[in-house]
Amino acid sequence: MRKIIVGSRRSKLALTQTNWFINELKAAGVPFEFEVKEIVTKGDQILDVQLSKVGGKGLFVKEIEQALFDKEIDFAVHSMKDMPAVLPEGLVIGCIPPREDARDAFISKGHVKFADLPAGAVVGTSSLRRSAQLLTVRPDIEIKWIRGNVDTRLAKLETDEYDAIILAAAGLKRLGWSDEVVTEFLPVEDCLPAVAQGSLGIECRGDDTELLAELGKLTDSITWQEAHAERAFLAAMDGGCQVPIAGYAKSNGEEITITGLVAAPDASVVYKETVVGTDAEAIGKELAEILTKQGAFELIQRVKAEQDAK
Ligand SMILES: NCc1[nH]cc(CCC(=O)O)c1CC(=O)O
Repeated sequence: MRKIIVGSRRSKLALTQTNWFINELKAAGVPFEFEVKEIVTKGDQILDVQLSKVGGKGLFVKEIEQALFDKEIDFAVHSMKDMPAVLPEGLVIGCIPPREDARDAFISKGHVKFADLPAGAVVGTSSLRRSAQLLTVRPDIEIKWIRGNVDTRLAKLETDEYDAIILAAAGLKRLGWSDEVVTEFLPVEDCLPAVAQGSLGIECRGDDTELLAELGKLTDSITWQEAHAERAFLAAMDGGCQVPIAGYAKSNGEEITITGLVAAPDASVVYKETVVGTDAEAIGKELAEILTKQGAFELIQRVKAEQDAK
């Protein structure tokens, strides 16, 4: 029986997701054995700097992709929102399992709702996308950068530094945190999720047909459509994590509705549009074209240039 080596980042979330997926494969009766190999990525080593300042696409995936090319590993389970919009030649997404909750979770001291936060309340996030959208609704709050994995951030909320934090619901749920830690799940209308948030992407070599045949069986077609629409949008906008950009698609199996958002970091400008269609790639691109015409692409280039100059 072929032994499949599965590459994973070392974080608790990465290992949990990796083991979850391996168990799904086992439950589906695939004819392989599995071994997990931990890989340390650049993103894991940079803990004290704001990610948007580090820049560079795929901070969490580069070393893993090299290990795939070198055949040290056979596949890797990524949070799809951490994956660059375009994969290197030779690697493919061999499976997209069913999506977890795509929303952002708001967690505050004493479970004070977001709308009820007092002026000047400090909200911890390291995401420009989240901060720009929160500031749109509540320009009177203060955003303070926070880094570290889910457990670290929840621990930081206990200190005096923060009144609330925002985390992806998917990460919390996969790690087994009960909904009780969450004060409220922010509706996608108020805080549009990151492209592919809540989705996993299984990356492998494009020529590993034996593995691809098995992985493909676990793909969820609805999630596949949503992820492809969102990623087509991101690719066309030339986004990345230096700029507030969000994209969220919902498919009913036939029709896909996608909403995209591009904003200035201080939320002084916000572009947001919705497109409906049946072809995932096409509507992602169409959405990008509409926002580009309004000035969103220019805004992205300007914000990136400003970030790079810092
Ligand atoms: N940015 C890091 C990251 N990458 C994926 C998740 C959570 C799981 C997911 O969105 O699929 C997180 C944590 C977070 O944003 O709170």
